[in-house]
Amino acid sequence: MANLSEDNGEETPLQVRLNGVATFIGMVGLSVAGVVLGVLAIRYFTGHTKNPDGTVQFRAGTTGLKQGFMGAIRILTIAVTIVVVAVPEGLPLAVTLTLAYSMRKMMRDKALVRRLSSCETMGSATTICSDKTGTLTLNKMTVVEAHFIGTRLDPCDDVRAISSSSAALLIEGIAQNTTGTVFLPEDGGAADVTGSPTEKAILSWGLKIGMDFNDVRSKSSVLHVFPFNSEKKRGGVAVQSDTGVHIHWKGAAELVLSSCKSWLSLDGSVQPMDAQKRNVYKKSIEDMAKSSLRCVAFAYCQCDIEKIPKEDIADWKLPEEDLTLLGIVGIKDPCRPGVRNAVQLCKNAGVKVRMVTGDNIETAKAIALECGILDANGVISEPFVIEGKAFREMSEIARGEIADKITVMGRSSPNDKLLLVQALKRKGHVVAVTGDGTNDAPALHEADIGLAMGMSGTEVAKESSDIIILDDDFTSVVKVVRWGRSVYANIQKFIQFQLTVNVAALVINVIAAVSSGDVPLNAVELLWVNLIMDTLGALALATEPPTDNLMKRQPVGRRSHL
Ligand SMILES: Nc1ncnc2c1ncn2[C@@H]1O[C@H](COP(=O)(O)OP(=O)(O)OP(=O)(O)O)[C@@H](O)[C@H]1O
Ligand SMILES: [Ca+2]
Repeated sequence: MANLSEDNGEETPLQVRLNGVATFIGMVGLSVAGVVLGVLAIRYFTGHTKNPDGTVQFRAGTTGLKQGFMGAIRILTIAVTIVVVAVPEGLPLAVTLTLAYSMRKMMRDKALVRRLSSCETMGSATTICSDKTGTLTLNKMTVVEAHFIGTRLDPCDDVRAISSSSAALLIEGIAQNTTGTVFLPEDGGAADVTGSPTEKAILSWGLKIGMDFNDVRSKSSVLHVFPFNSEKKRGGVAVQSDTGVHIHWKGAAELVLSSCKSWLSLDGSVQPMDAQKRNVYKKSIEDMAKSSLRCVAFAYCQCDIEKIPKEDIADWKLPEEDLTLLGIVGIKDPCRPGVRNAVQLCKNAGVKVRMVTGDNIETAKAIALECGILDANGVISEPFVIEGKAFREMSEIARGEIADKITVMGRSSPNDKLLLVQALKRKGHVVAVTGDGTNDAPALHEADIGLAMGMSGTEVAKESSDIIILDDDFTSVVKVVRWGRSVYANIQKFIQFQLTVNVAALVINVIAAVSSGDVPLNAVELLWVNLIMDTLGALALATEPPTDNLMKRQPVGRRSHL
């Protein structure tokens, strides 16, 4: 959290541009007013300004002080009016109107805008860093493969080959080491499984291999829990039963595998993990990941009762090395239909989509290929595809150099997402980030536009976001880009319109002032023109709906001018 840049009321790209425009117009208005003031004053005081009846207005020596003063005031009024006409007072009105209008319309496209100006910022986005689970995929997970002792269970819920003692250990791990629950209706209907999608998939699989959730949970008692977190990518629990104390771990397969020193064989005996066996497991993880499965491994170890702290059990650090591998499951999470098209739309619009996920790099690659983020014919190697760890360990300069190229980042920790966003911003990108988990909050906060998922998103993620995507779909993210661009285009049109009117009014006034010493439209008339043009113009131009053409242009980014 210390790395987060402070919220210092940073201005959006639009605000910066509008400030520029306003200053420019103000300067032009002021100088024109100055010129007119000068010309009129010189003409007046040198006796070149005449009344309609042909008499000279000001004659040095003859004209009274009061009359001269009134003449000067009249000239000043004209100059001030010119400034008023030049300044586009309607601009804030137009901006707010168009933002508010599109915000209402965006609700229909399943995007809830929390910060008004973010609509427009999204229009200038040059890159979208999306997480995978739930945004690009459906977040509907099922276990489709299971590997034990390097052999694949076929079908994945057929555990007849496994001895009952091994199966019992696995089932204990599934039932106790979970944040989900299983509710069995009394009338014997289908079991109701709750929890995060990953947990649900694993529990449902557990039921299929014969787990009796309540029975298993009543047989042992939980001593201590280490909840799953995205940093460590594993969760553990210590349970005590008649057979002693077991520490169960469940988490990212290759990480859990690397802390295993042995494996549980089919007959229930513990065998040391030699290099060959390790490679067999590694190979099966790789194969599953390559077919876009999320891999979760189960491991456990025995713990001596004496080693358990009597007091301060809350601070107990569960032993996490020297584990015995129980098995690995592969969980399928299909791509959302329509994501491929949405990604293509972004590509056409010059917005680069990047995937930053906590999942295995191979899984990430497979999904990225499936939804078109990676091109099958393109280069699929570092630095385009990178692991969070490799990125994290680089120097800040090196990170900045490769940030632009990174298309897929796998096994990223929450902080890696943040580092990537910061690096991209430094490169001048306008960065949009999508995320659902608490782990995404820092990146959501840091991004120019944070998009949180409405259904699967946690409160923390939503709190840190600017826009909430109500249906969690990447397609809606692209619609937000479309609306953002329309806001930008509408503001552009309004400024164009204003400038035409203002420049015309200014030019006429200057020419008239120089040639005749008077202006054709007096102060009140000018203000009327201003009032009607500004408000009605704003109303008309602010409510223009987006067109498809908007998505064929390149993004405007942070630096280009209005
Ligand atoms: N409940 C869980 N228990 C154990 N391991 C899990 C659990 N959920 C996820 N994992 C493991 O952690 C990895 C991903 O963790 P993480 O939470 O960082 O990513 P994510 O937020 O789910 O993915 P994404 O960033 O794409 O949305 C998975 O690959 C999986 O192996
Ligand atoms: Ca996530």
